[in-house]
This record gives sequence, structure tokens and C-alpha cells, in this order.
Amino acid sequence: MSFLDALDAKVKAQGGLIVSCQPVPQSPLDKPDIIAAMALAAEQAGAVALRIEGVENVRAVRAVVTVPIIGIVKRDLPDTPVRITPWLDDVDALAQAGASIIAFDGTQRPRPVAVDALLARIRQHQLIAMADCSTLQEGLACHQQGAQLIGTTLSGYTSAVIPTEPDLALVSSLSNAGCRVVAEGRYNSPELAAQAIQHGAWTVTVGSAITRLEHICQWYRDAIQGVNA
Ligand SMILES: CC(=O)N[C@H](C=O)[C@@H](O)[C@H](O)[C@H](O)COP(=O)(O)O
Repeated sequence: MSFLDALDAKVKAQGGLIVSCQPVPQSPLDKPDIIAAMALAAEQAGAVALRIEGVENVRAVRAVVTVPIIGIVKRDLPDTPVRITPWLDDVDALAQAGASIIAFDGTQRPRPVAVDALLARIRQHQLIAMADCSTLQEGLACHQQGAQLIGTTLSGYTSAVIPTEPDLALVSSLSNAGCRVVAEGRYNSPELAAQAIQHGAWTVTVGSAITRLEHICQWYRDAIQGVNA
């Protein structure tokens, strides 16, 4: 059975929740051993895969979980808005650290390394490629180039104003076009995650609402503040 067939069977059996364990940078929680503990807790709670940023964190998580890890490296580069796994060396390092799936920025913006070169390198490591996209056009292009998973990860993040709702319409159109869609980005409640599946997503990745304590506290504070003012 291929890797994706096995993962498919698991998704069917226990639902397609992927947990992204990416603490807010510089948070007291932003430490490999704490990220590994979060990842293990998510695995024990039924997550079918984990999304982990940074080579050291991938290594720490790989040591304690058995589910697939979607590995990424985020970089702030001077001449490009592309942040997620921009370099071929990043692919190599993530593969070596134990990632089973490598996600990269699949947007059509100025980039240091072409999408087909990243895909070829991921293939060389015999790993699964996930393209983090922001539009239907980008998702289809990456799908045609051979990315097995298409994420809606970057929808809403390529322009100045970030919406509050997730992009369910993009999930539908990618799924109708035959992509294996990972709904990702602002699925901040179980109800929204369920809607992603209803719109044709294969799996849903949830980050902030599960693993970013500071964001969750802020949501509660915003809701509470001013109620009795
Ligand atoms: C845009 C971007 O860089 N997204 C990142 C990709 O890895 C993460 O910061 C998100 O937390 C992740 O996609 C999960 O999304 P949410 O935290 O909304 O559940």
C-alpha cells in the first residue's frame, strides 16, 4: 500500500484532522521539547498528521510520534515574499530530520527557487509534496506539476488585509478540479473544520485554535472586554 493510500485509510477511519504545532515566535512555548509534547498530545487525541516548522522541531517531534509530519521551514528573505520552504537545502534538511511530507509556498510570486525544482527535490527524497497556495490557478498549476497535496494555506495572506473567515470557496473549486485538498488557514472552530470537509477537503489543518495559546487568549479577551462597560 502506498504512503498516501495508508494515510487515506486513516483519514477515513478517524477523520482528517491535521494539527499544526507552530507556537507564536518567541513565545515561552516556542521550544522543541514543548512542541514535541504538543505534537504527541495531538497524536494521542487522533490527529492523522502534524505540521511542524523548523528542522530542529521536526527532529524533536519525529522522536516521539509515529504519524506523518508535514515539515516546513519559514524564512524571511529580503527580495521575496515567499517564506515557506524557499530553498532546496530546506527540503534536504527537513527530509533528513524525518518529515514525510514537505510543504512549500506554491504561489506565483517572485521566488528564489522554481516550483518544479522543489518538486523534483522532494521526489528525489521519495517524499510527498504539499503546495501551499492562495488561488485556484496556483493550486491547479502545482497539481499539474505533480504536487500530491494542495493546501489553501496562503489564501488571504498575499495581500494587506487578512480576512477572518477561511476560504471555503477555494476548497470547493480545488476539490471539484480533482485536487486532494488540505483546507488550512483560519479554521478556528470545529464547525468551520466540518464545513471544510463538506466543501470537499480531504483533511483540515488547524493551528492557532489548538496550539497558539496567545491567539486563543486574545480571542477570549476581545470577546469579554467591554461586555459590562
Ligand atoms: C500564512 C501562514 O504562514 N500560515 C502558516 C503556515 O504554516 C501558519 O502560521 C498557520 O498557523 C497554519 O497555516 C495554520 O493556520 P491557522 O493557524 O489559521 O489554523
